[in-house]
Amino acid sequence: MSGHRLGQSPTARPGNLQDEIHHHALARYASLLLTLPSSSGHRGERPPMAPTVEISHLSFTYPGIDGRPPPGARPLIEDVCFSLDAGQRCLLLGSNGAGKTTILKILGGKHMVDPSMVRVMGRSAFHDTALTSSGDLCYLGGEWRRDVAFAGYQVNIQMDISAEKMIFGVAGVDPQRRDDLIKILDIDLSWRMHKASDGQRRRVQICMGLLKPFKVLLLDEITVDLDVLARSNLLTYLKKECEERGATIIYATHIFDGLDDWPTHIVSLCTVLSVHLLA
Ligand SMILES: Nc1ncnc2c1ncn2[C@@H]1O[C@H](COP(=O)(O)OP(=O)(O)OP(=O)(O)O)[C@@H](O)[C@H]1O
Repeated sequence: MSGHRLGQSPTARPGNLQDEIHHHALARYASLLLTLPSSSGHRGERPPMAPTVEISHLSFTYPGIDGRPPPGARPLIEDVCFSLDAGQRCLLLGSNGAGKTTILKILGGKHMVDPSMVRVMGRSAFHDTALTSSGDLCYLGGEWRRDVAFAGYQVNIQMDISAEKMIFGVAGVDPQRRDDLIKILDIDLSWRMHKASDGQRRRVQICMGLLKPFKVLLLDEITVDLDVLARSNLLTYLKKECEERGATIIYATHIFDGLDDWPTHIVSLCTVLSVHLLA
């Protein structure tokens, strides 16, 4: 990861309970992760020269009703810079409203910014939709209660349809990868989606999102409904994807259990403090 300056969240104030929790989490990782070997990444090899994710002096303000930033509005994200290479796994931390989802959505091509500020595999995800439609860039999160977004398609995940139909309905998938994911996520293919629990539905969503071997994965707090075992299996699987295939993952979360040896990098949006690991 290269140098980074992170914008101060408008919601981050001294004494704020969320920030205190966040600082505890950072302290925990700072002491723990700095002891990790510096070669962590793509099978211990040096990562390729070009970063897979590059954020360079990113500033962003949500537009008002006229489509322009309200006059005088302070940017939600201000002059953020960081980059990640193949094989790296980054935790994106910050209190509620700090801008984690916004950054992931910008990276995922859902909000337009100047292409020079955000590059994924050297391309602008907003302008180059082939990045997401090919499955190379995958965003998982957000509106899962309504839809599963997969390779450009939106599928309603609360219809009266079986998990099997949903998962096997995705064409061009490696059957071994599909079987592995079904096993890791402990999915019962006979589940009917309109009757499934939140956690069961979430497993199907994650499975569908991971069917194609992504190169960059953006996870927006998607493990929140999973039980401890499913979450642990998933995190192990994702770590392997980075180590064996050189995938890059950015994972925004408030849940730190089981993450002790997972990330190679941490980005904190809560305060100007940031932790730079294993670069
Ligand atoms: N479409 C939008 N238009 C205007 N403001 C928005 C929009 N989406 C989010 N915001 C605002 O941007 C700020 C950051 O939101 P964001 O969802 O990125 O935070 P977050 O760090 O992911 O929070 P959380 O931890 O609660 O998920 C919030 O104040 C939110 O109200």
